[in-house]
Amino acid sequence: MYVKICGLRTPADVDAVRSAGADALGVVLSRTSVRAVSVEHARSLVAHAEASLPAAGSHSSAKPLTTVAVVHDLGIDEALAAAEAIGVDVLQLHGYSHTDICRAAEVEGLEIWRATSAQSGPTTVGAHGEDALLLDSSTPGSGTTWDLGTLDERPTGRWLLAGGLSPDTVAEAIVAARPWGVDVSSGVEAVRGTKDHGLIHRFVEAAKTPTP
Ligand SMILES: O=C(O)c1ccccc1NCC(=O)[C@H](O)[C@H](O)COP(=O)(O)O
Repeated sequence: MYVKICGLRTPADVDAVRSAGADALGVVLSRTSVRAVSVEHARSLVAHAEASLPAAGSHSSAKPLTTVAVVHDLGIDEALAAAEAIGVDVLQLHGYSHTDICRAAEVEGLEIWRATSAQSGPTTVGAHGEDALLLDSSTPGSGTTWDLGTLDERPTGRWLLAGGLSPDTVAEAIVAARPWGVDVSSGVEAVRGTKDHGLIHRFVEAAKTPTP
């Protein structure tokens, strides 16, 4: 199971995500988010993620973390410029138009993840040319759960389940939804906006433990 931990703000958060064995980290550029970081700060976190990899030839099993910039209230040009300046692998777009997503998808060397809710849709992977789909609650980053039963059809392919997941609920959610990956923010925070490293470890372990 592919696991993304979103809303990181410190180098120690990056270290916790890596040591827990997650696959991807997210930095939030939204102006209104409690987890918002500047482009410069996001760049330093991504640089830290890259620098903390073991040297080539070492016997460590640490793997590169996929880095994701999350945007929802920047214009598409600003979002693309930020992704390039930070040097992320993925741009995660919340609430962008079909036209904006198609445009972003044409940028070489940058993956696009389209975030949407069951109500907003479309819930098919690649419907707007994106590389992956993130199905979330209608209030991203709020820790709100949503009912899988509201989906007309469960997506197939590269799609991530998000919205109110926690170390205690993620295994059951995986069994119910059978996503390609999971994404969490609030559920690995003891204080809103501040990551709890113990909860990150518990979440990754629960998500990656094989389920029947
Ligand atoms: O995290 C935020 O504050 C945020 C703000 C605006 C747009 C997106 C945001 N987060 C996107 C994510 O990828 C979250 O991890 C995802 O929405 C799940 O959040 P949560 O329900 O808190 O686990």
